[in-house]
Amino acid sequence: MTAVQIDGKAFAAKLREKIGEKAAAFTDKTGRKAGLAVVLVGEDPASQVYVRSKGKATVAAGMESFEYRLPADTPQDELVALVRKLNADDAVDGILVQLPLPKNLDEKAVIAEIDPDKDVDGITPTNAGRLVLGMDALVSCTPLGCTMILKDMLGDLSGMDAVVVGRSILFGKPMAQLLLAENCTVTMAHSRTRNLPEVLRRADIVVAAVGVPFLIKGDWLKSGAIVLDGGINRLDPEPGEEKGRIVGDVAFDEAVGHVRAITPVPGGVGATTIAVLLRNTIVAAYRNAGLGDPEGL
Ligand SMILES: Nc1nc(=O)c2c([nH]1)NC[C@@H]1CN(c3ccc(C(=O)N[C@@H](CCC(=O)O)C(=O)O)cc3)C=[N+]21
Repeated sequence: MTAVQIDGKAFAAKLREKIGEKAAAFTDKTGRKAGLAVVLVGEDPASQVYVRSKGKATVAAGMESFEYRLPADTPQDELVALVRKLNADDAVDGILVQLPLPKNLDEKAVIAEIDPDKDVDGITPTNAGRLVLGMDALVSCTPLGCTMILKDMLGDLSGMDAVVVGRSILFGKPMAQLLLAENCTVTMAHSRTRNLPEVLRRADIVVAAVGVPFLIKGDWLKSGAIVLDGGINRLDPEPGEEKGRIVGDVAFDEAVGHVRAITPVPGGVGATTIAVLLRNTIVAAYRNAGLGDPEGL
């Protein structure tokens, strides 16, 4: 059996169409465009991949994009002052501070400054709490995109065995909560997990984001598993390449032969992240303007 390759780009294109309609309706109702502010400090490689395409997609959806690129040695108080300015700015509906921040900055303290109702990454303590408690939360984009893909493909996820590999605040933790809310039996695996192959072999759903290229081998996955690969790893350049290839956490070529479905990298879950970010921005904009939730997103 050869797996279905889940097309993240096509999924994102469908979502972006709906978002474009909601963004236009928002402008009609309020007389302004929904706005997304992105803050990038320093030069993390995964973040560079992200920023490249994000500004363009925001404008294409009929929203406004505000970009702040700060040097790696930006002092804490300067970054906090910027976040507070964006919190107070009525043209800004969503704020995204790219992670990880350079080591000299206190990441948790910066995150805690973001207005939870503009926190389109769902990383503030308030949104993390809302998610766990089953309240209306803004939720991290890649896990939300993964959940949308799974529900689109499978409908009901009740009772399925899901293994999440990685426990980051942007991916693993919210991913596990979302799967739990969909009634999966969730196992969280991470760098200290003993015998990862054995843990993975029982999984109907595998979701990975650990940042280790090809960590998960094909024969660790049961045939029939659905595999969502959130890894974004840049390999060293091969001779003749200028930049190394971007690859995931799963040994795709091995896995594709016997799982039921798998997302490629690139073109898989990463390709949905930006569309979900725009979705979160529009949701935040509607809620904060007192318009309620936009329907159908
Ligand atoms: N606060 C915060 N939130 C994030 O969501 C966040 C972050 N920080 N820091 C960096 C990582 C990385 N990330 C990506 C999102 C989309 C693509 C993406 O568009 N990928 C496409 C294109 C890849 C390419 O251009 O080769 C794909 O996978 O097909 C990549 C990477 C979000 N991140």
